[in-house]
Amino acid sequence: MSKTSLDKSKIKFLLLEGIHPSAVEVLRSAGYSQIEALSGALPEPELKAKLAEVHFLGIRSRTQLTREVLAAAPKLVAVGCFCIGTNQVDLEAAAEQGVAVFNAPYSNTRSVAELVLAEAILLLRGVPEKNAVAHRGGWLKSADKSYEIRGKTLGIVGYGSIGTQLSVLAEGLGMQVLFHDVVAKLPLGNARQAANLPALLAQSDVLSLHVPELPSTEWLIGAAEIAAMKPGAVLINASRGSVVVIEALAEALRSGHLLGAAVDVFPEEPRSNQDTFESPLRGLDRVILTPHIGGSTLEAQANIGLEVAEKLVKYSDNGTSTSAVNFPEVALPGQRGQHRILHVHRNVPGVLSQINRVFSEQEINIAAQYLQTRGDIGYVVIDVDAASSELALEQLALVPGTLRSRVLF
Ligand SMILES: NC(=O)c1ccc[n+]([C@@H]2O[C@H](COP(=O)([O-])OP(=O)(O)OC[C@H]3O[C@@H](n4cnc5c(N)ncnc54)[C@H](O)[C@@H]3O)[C@@H](O)[C@H]2O)c1
Ligand SMILES: O=C(O)[C@H](O)COP(=O)(O)O
Repeated sequence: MSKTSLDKSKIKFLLLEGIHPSAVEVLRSAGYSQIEALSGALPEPELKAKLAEVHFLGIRSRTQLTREVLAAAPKLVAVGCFCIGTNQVDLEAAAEQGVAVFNAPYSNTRSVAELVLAEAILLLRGVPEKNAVAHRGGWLKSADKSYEIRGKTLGIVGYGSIGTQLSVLAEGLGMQVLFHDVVAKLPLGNARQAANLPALLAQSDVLSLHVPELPSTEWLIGAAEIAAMKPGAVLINASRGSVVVIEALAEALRSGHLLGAAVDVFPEEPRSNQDTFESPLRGLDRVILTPHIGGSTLEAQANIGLEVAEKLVKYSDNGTSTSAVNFPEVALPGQRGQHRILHVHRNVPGVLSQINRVFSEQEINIAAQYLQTRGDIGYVVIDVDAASSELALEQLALVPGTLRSRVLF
């Protein structure tokens, strides 16, 4: 057997941020034993130190994988984001390092939609304030500014996986649904796409945000947008903390322009449950504050654990990169007795011909070859006879433009 393929017992997994044990079960049953699972995120120096030896990393939304942090991970093969968002990872830097990044795009969407709908009901009834007053010994029995959700207009910004589920659930409760998205979307049920964001703001009784963190969504909802909302409307943000100017929201709540708000995500979030949460929204009775738990249900977390761990196992075991978010996607069959060379390279003219020249010059027979490119990255997978894999890998590593190569058997 070739000495170049890493034995499973030597492959190290580091799982951070309390990833569900279902992930560990998947990894163990696939034959991996070196799995370190920690309940929180790590401070950057500690993270860098650990990453020196890690092959596969599992994170959630908290861990920031910057270019600098990734540079401290020379052995890293893939990252699993055990969540939807991948904004915490410098995806370009990861790809340039030949590191594939995976996520779980659907498993927690229902959990978010359910939470938002519950919050919409509570906010329109003024429950957060009545609850806070009762906790202080007061009694706010009144129908003033308390409304049914039936017949109200829900405005959804971002009509993707979560926005569409919310749309269907809200219609079930008799809401009218309007949405705004940067792309034309098929409206579900009786939902309608608003002409633009200002039109949505002007008509919504409940405005709920479901956009990803992107340069174009940063501070999407600021003072001007909040001022353009209907007086007495409520705002719900379970997307990302960078989408809403939090001081502007606090001001609109203090002035009474907005009836209430529910916020799950913040520009600055504590690293762990031991750290203090600071926000201008603290102490405002008409706000529901939740600690980024939109996707934190046992059902969602168990499913995410399975889904992402399976993607990491497939990529580790046979090179399949289907559904990677930064990397060419290749669905591969089993190796059928051969050794499999995986070669990640810069997608520039001439690399593939140089790779093939290696095989012809060294007289190595290619049993199968798969190629896919994505942006600046090329991923070629070549099945060869067992006896030739060590030589092939050695030679391929010398091809200019090579980012990473490994062999599987
Ligand atoms: N609070 C939580 O725990 C939690 C849980 C899951 C997801 N999230 C966040 O919710 C986000 C949305 O999740 P999803 O699964 O629905 O994503 P998605 O990618 O399926 O949908 C996002 C939608 O937003 C649209 N969009 C992008 N930019 C926009 C803009 N400027 N204006 C209007 N629409 C725009 C896209 O076209 C897309 O339709 C995630 O990216 C994540 O950040 C938070
Ligand atoms: O992107 C997501 O799926 C959510 O923000 C959930 O993140 P979490 O796994 O850190 O709760």
